[in-house]
Amino acid sequence: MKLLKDILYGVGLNAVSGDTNVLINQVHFDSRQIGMDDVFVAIKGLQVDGHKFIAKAIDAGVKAVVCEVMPEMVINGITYIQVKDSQQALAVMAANFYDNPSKNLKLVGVTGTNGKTTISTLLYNLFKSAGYKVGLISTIKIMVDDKEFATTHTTPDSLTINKCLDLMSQAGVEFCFMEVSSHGLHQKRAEGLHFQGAVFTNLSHDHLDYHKTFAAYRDTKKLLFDGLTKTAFALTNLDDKNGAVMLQNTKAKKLSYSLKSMTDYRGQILERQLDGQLLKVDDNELWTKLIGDFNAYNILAIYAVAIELGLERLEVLRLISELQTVDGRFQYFVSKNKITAIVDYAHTPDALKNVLNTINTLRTGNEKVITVVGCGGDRDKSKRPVMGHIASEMSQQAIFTSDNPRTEEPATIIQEMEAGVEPQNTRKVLSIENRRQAIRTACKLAVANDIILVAGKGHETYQETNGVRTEFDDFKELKIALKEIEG
Ligand SMILES: CC(=O)N[C@H]1[C@@H](OP(=O)(O)OP(=O)(O)OC[C@H]2O[C@@H](n3ccc(=O)[nH]c3=O)[C@H](O)[C@@H]2O)O[C@H](CO)[C@@H](O)[C@@H]1O[C@H](C)C(=O)N[C@@H](C)C(=O)N[C@H](CCC(=O)O)C(=O)O
Ligand SMILES: Nc1ncnc2c1ncn2[C@@H]1O[C@H](COP(=O)(O)OP(=O)(O)OP(=O)(O)O)[C@@H](O)[C@H]1O
Ligand SMILES: N[C@H](CCC[C@H](N)C(=O)O)C(=O)O
Ligand SMILES: [Mg+2]
Repeated sequence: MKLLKDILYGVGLNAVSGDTNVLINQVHFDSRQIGMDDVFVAIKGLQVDGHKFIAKAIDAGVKAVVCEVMPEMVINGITYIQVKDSQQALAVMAANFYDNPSKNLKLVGVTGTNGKTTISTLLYNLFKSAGYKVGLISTIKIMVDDKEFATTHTTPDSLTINKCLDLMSQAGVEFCFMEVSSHGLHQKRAEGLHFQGAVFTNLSHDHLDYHKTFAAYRDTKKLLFDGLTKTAFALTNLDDKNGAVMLQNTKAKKLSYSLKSMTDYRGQILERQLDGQLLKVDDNELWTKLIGDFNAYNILAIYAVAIELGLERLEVLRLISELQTVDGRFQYFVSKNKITAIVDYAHTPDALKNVLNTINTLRTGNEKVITVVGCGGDRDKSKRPVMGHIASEMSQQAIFTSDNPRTEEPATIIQEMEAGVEPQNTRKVLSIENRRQAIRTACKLAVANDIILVAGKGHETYQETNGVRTEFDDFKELKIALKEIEG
């Protein structure tokens, strides 16, 4: 239990009706989870207005309500707090409620269109193997040192973030690596957190359904850097054309990494193979199992963060060379029939292009690249023709299929992907709605030395249709289908 006035510390209050000197059990923003003596924060959402549920929350026993619009009738004994921005208020209240846990550990946020999970997860693994207690908040999972928790978002709501940071703090965690998505920043899920550092990976086409313009998307990412204090570090990828923009208004120590120009952290690719690549980082050579130019960037970012957080250079290089790939990120195996099967979470045009580029640079002869790919439903529609174009242009065979249709018609999504295929590439495209059938067809079409890329779902273990998630795992499907062919 905590006093409401302490929970509200630092929240800009427009108006107060009632007593703030009351004990509160828990902070909530969802009337379906509310209990006795809680405070309910009403948020205007995209689907519904949380203010509609104030009466329901009061019926359920809340002591206080935080809202942007005061109800016409106030009830005696209930405290009403009017704020300008409920999402922001929620984030500050969440941090206060859990005693600002982000101050008890070194928190590093990673933002950008692609690479957040890879960098955060690898940093978690690296610091674990260096012997530290570490936390992770990522698309795949939340880790409180060795304890794993399931997650629903890349960047969870501010209450969940602070609750997890509190658990980490209690467990003696020293470092936490966290993905900070553009939705998370826009919805102020990470507001009020004390970041020791922030990393920008890259910016390319995604989520324009939500942010509307590319400039708005970029400026949202930049908020992470704008909010840093001068004791933090701000690390950016200078080879991305928006990299320098991120550092424009930050008070933090400005740092950059690049494969192309002289920067604080500079790398070079010396050798590329299917099972790894040789990099030059500073003046040292470094072998990594992670392949692709995009992973060379990820490795440089990891190296820079580890050094900025106080680890010793040579030790960092040694630990990086031992890092394994992240689930669903260029995860591959070679079948008995010598077919290489790759699963990758590429679900943006840029990621798909990068992965196919990497595969194409590794081709040694006439082997076919067969790409199985779909686009998510209820997500940015404008990326569909672009991804259709890339898959058909950069592979010898493309199979368009479903990837979490959600509430949309799978056939319509596929048609939108087909619209991006150039006339000369149409003969290379097959459309098979059922993802299992699509993967099986790819396996049947493959012969020795061919490469199958199944893109878009990576680590996901489900296919979501109309709110129902059915078990589905690209990697397992490939294993089964290729085994069947082996006979
Ligand atoms: C588009 C988006 O981000 N939506 C998020 C948003 O939902 P919303 O605005 O639709 O909320 P709403 O349903 O209108 O409800 C408004 C308010 O009323 C409350 N409510 C609602 C119903 C009720 O009975 N009682 C009640 O109190 C809700 O709890 C909420 O506070 O606020 C919700 C609560 O925090 C989020 O769960 C929800 O994430 C949805 C599920 C989602 O799919 N988000 C994705 C797009 C997302 O955030 N993705 C990024 C990663 C993107 C990337 O790859 O870069 C992420 O960080 O995960
Ligand atoms: N630094 C990078 N630059 C470009 N593409 C990358 C980079 N790192 C990974 N990728 C590609 O993007 C895909 C997604 O990578 P990852 O999961 O690390 O990104 P993310 O930013 O966490 O994505 P999400 O927005 O879904 O959380 C990978 O499977 C790979 O194809
Ligand atoms: N974080 C991304 C993941 C997309 C993964 C893809 N498999 C899909 O379902 O569209 C999103 O929620 O937009
Ligand atoms: Mg992620």
